[in-house]
Amino acid sequence: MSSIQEQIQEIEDEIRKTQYNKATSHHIGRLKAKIARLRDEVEKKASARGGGEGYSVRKSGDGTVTLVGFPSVGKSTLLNKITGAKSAVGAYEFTTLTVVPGVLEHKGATIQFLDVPGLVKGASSGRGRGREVISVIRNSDMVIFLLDVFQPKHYEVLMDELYQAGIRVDQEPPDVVIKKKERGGIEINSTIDLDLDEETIKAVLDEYKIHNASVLIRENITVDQLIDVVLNNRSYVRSLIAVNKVDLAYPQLIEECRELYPNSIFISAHEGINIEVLKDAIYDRLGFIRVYLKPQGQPADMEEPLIVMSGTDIGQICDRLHRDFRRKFRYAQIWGTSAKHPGQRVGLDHRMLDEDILTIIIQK
Ligand SMILES: Nc1nc2c(ncn2[C@@H]2O[C@H](COP(=O)(O)OP(=O)(O)OP(=O)(O)O)[C@@H](O)[C@H]2O)c(=O)[nH]1
Ligand SMILES: [K+]
Ligand SMILES: [Mg+2]
Repeated sequence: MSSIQEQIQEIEDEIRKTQYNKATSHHIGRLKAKIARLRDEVEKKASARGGGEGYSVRKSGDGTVTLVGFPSVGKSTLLNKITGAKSAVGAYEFTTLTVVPGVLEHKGATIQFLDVPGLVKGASSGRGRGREVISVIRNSDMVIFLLDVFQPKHYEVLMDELYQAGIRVDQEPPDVVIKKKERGGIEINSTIDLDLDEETIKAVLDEYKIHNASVLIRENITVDQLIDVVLNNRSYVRSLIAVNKVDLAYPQLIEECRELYPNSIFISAHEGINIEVLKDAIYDRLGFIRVYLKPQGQPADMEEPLIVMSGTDIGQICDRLHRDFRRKFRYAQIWGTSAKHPGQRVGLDHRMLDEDILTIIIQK
C-alpha cells in the first residue's frame, strides 16, 4: 500500500496525462475530488498530532489583517511602521518566530494586524512554521502579500501554498447548497446555465459518498469550487499586494513589477514611503460599513455606529455584541438601504449595507 503522498502524486500524474474534454470531464472531476479528500485526510492527521496551539491569537477590532511573505521581505518592519508595535527586525531569515499583533486606528475603524514568520515553498505541507502561519491566515479577514521588489515572483508561490491549504483568496464562497437526504438519488437544480455536466457533479459527490441529495446551484462554478463546497472547510480571505524595499530599486525594476501586478502598492517600510496610501487601500479593501444600533422602542444611536466589514450578516453582528446573542436571537428589524420596507423583520443571515439601522430582539 503506497503512502497517501504517493497516492496523491499518482493521481496528479494521471490528471496531467488525461486530455480534458467532455468525455473525460467527469473522470477528471472524480480524480480532483479524490486528491482533495486525501489532502484533507493528511491535514486532519497532522492537526491531530498537534502543533499550532501556541499560535492562537484572539481576534480583535473591526477586521484582522495578516502580513504574509517570504522571510526577510520586511513584514515586521511594516507592522512596526503601521501600528507602532515592536516586532523584532533582523537582516536574517526567521527573525519572527511567533505571531506579533499590532493595532491601527484609521478613519474610525480599529484594524488588527498580525505579523507572522515567513512562508516558504512547502509551507502548506508543514515546512518551516507553515502550518501555524496558515492557521493564523485562515482566521483573518484579509492578507497583505508583502513582496520584495527584487523577488516579486514569490507571489505565485504564496498563492499556491494558500490554495493548497484550503484558503481561497479574493473569492466568494460559491452560491451552492447541498442538502443530504435519506433516499431519492441526486437531484440537481440550477438557476443558470452550467459548464459542469450532471455526470461530473455526481462523480464528485459519489467520491464523498453522497448518493442522495438535492443540489441547488446558483452560479456557474468550476469542479474545484464544487469540491470546496462539499468539503465545507475552506476559508475565504481578501487580499492586497504590497511591494517593499522600493528605496533600493531602479525605476525600471519597479515598472516591471507594476506590469506583473498592476494593482499592487509600492512601499518602503523602512523609509516610510507610501505607508498612508497603503493604510487607505487596506481600509477600502476591508470595505467597512456603518451600522447604527437602535434599542427596541428607542431612537437609534447615530453618534457611534458599529463598524463592520461589507458582507457581514446579523449573526456575525450578534457574535460581536455578546457571546449569547446568536443563541438567544429571536428576530431583527432593519431600516435603510438593505430593508425592503422600514422596519422589515429579518433573520440571522440578512446581510447589512452601509448606514442600516438595526434592532435585535433576543429572548429574555
Ligand atoms: N532597504 C530597505 N530595507 C528594508 C525595508 N524593509 C525592511 N528592510 C530590511 O529587511 C530586513 C528584514 O526585515 P524584517 O522586518 O525583519 O523582515 P521580515 O519579513 O519580518 O523577516 P522574518 O521575520 O525573518 O520573516 C531588515 O534588515 C530590514 O531592515 C525597506 O523598505 N527598505
Ligand atoms: K528578518
Ligand atoms: Mg519578521
